Amino acid sequence: MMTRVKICGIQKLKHAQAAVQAGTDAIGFVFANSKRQVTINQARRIAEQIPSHIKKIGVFVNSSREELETTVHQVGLDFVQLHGDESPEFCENLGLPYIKALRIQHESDLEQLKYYEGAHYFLLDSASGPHRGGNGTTFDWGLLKHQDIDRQRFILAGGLNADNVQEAIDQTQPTMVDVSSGVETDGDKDPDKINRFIKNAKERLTCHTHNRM
Ligand SMILES: O=C(O)c1ccccc1N[C@@H]1O[C@H](COP(=O)(O)O)[C@@H](O)[C@H]1O
Repeated sequence: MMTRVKICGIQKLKHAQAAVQAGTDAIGFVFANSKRQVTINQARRIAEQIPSHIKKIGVFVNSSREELETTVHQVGLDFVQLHGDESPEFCENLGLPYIKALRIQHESDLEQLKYYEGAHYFLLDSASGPHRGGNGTTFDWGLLKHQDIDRQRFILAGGLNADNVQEAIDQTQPTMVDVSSGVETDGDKDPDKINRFIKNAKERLTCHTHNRM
């Protein structure tokens, strides 16, 4: 089936609409401290104008359970994407569908996966860069080559763009690819880059027979 796409760091309705028009499967709002941060009201105003089959995902770093619950309910999020030091117990006790982001630098970093068995998806991102995500840096995809990874739950992120996304999919076989920096120009989302990214990603098939999202 076709690889799914998430366009993350959406701050303007016109960019969400451009992503939907280009065929995105999901959009992401960053609630964590970031140059892409949105308020609950901003995100809700965008989310309510986007078709319900497009998944709305909120990105957080070490937020409290109360903050996560409030944001999910007020914006109408389908998933929370957790980029901080949230423990497996914290994630499980949330009672919310969650995506756990893990930062990958060495093969041993993949051992964390076994602690997040309850995750709807796990997102593998680069560990380099000053922030907990959205750094525009890749990690060594070769680290995943001989790993027994549940590809139906695997989202690839970190430094993806229209020029490297096909190679990234071919090497790692994710169910979804997630991009933020790689579809921006001068710090703002760029509809042409969004289009190219989605077109290129969707030209690549993955071997999965079904998808959980
Ligand atoms: O995008 C951000 O600003 C951000 C801030 C804090 C945590 C995660 C963030 N974004 C996520 O980071 C990865 C990689 O992004 P990039 O394509 O390398 O810029 C992606 O999952 C974003 O959703």
